[in-house]
Amino acid sequence: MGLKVLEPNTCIRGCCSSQSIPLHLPPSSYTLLSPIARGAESVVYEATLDGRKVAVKKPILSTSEELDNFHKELQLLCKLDHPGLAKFVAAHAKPPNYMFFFEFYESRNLAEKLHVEEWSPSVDQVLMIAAQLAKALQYLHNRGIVHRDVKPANVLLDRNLCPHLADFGLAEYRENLKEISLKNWRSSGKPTGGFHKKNMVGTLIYMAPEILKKEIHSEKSDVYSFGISINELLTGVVPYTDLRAEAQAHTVLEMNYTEQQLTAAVVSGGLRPILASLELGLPACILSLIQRCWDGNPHNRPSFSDIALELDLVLEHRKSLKEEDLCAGKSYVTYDDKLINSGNNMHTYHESINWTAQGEHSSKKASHAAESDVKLWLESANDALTYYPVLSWGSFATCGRRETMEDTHFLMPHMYNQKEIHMFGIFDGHRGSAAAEFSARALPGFLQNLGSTTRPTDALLEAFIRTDVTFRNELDSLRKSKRVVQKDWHPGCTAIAALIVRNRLFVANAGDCRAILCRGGHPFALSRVRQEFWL
Ligand SMILES: Nc1ncnc2c1ncn2[C@@H]1O[C@H](COP(=O)(O)OP(=O)(O)OP(=O)(O)O)[C@@H](O)[C@H]1O
Ligand SMILES: [Mn+2]
Repeated sequence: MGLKVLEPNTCIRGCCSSQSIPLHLPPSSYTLLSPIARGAESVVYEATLDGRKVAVKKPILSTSEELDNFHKELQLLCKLDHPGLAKFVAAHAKPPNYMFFFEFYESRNLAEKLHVEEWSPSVDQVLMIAAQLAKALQYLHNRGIVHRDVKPANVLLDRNLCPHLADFGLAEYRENLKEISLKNWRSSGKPTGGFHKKNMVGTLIYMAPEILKKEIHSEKSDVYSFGISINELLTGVVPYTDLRAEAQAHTVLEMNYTEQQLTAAVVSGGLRPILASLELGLPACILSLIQRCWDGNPHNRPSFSDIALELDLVLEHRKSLKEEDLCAGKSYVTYDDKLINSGNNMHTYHESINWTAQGEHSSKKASHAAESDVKLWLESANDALTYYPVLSWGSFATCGRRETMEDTHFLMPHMYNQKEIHMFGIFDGHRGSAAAEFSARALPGFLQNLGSTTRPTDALLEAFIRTDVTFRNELDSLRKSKRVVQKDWHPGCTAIAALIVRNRLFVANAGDCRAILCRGGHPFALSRVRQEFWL
């Protein structure tokens, strides 16, 4: 903005300096107008600087520690320059006035925008804000800086509603965090100083469990707060309330929970705000992203470079959809599938589960008989017929108009080394290929286990049921441990299996997979459809 830098451009102590940002200003260059916010530690004014509208943050400095903090914040601000951060334009770092000058952001902070103005951003606006903030935080983290106060009230919106992260009052270099956390939590066991003043009321709801447990902050604590904030942006609901009350009423003290109860529930009970709903037309991967961000274990949270990458992919995809003028609602699902399958460059979007191996493992685990006894079926087979089939087999699969193949099959001629026993199966996957992949291995495994005790018909029935039950159990435990994203919570499949024991053919099916026998050019249906038995 063409401000003159007066030499020497340092603070009074000489510890802060900058090439381009003036650190002391002639009194005639600025005028403080009305206060816009009074925080615990500072007053923010609307002001003019060389005729231009700015925001001035004037910290309340009553102790030498607070003065030290001013210099610390100033040193930090001099080093930062990113479009996603509130732009620091000047400072006055000499007594009696200590002030930070920032570009003025006219569309309020995000908390006021949401809860006072009751702004409902579109999905694209949320994605844009999330992506921009993630990049700003990625920038900070890359420089070893942890913000420690990420929340909607510290996100300022410009006239285009682009976000700018503000308030570096609590920011720290990663390497100092241990010492600072210890200092803060020492003595009474309560945080002291600015940290206490600033955090124990309004910000508690954005604090990661490790901070509430008085463990050490890390950059992953910012990821947690980011997840909570983005969910708030999507739902329009202040965390842990279902009210859209006035902005000032948003403290934990005014909620049903006391501070202690809330802390305990977040830390031990895994309590989180109510997740935004898919009905908003959101891409499902955003919900999974939020959940990963607020995971109780900091190690499971993604980094901001992962987050920025994922959000950019989502935005890019939505842009291309718009260009293609496709129905957006329909396409989200396709997008998520793509995201899951595009393993390259993408950091684990969700743990990739090898359902085929899982199916094999589950059926083996259930096996008690060391050796297959399916040959018992041959002993009980009726040999009165002298017909012996000559077998040939093959397979062809196509996924039709789908982007990914969800069907599987198996061919097991001479099953388990029995010359006269053969088995074939087809599984038509629904809502993903998980159930089909699992069943293609589990079903023949279970069938083999049943060979010694059960007739082929009963064994088939029982193997279908065991496959179904085992898959459901596996899926349940994965859901509980959040290892599958919500979108993948309901996979299923229909199935058909043909078992040939010497000269007899047994066919079993679940759902609408069909087997047709062709005799003399005529089709004979070997399966019936009972819809209620579909997986
Ligand atoms: N550059 C700016 N443009 C417009 N408004 C601003 C600007 N900077 C701050 N504000 C307003 O002042 C409020 C407080 O600013 P900031 O968070 O930097 O100060 P603080 O004293 O640390 O506040 P708190 O203690 O409440 O977190 C912001 O929420 C915003 O409403
Ligand atoms: Mn603030």
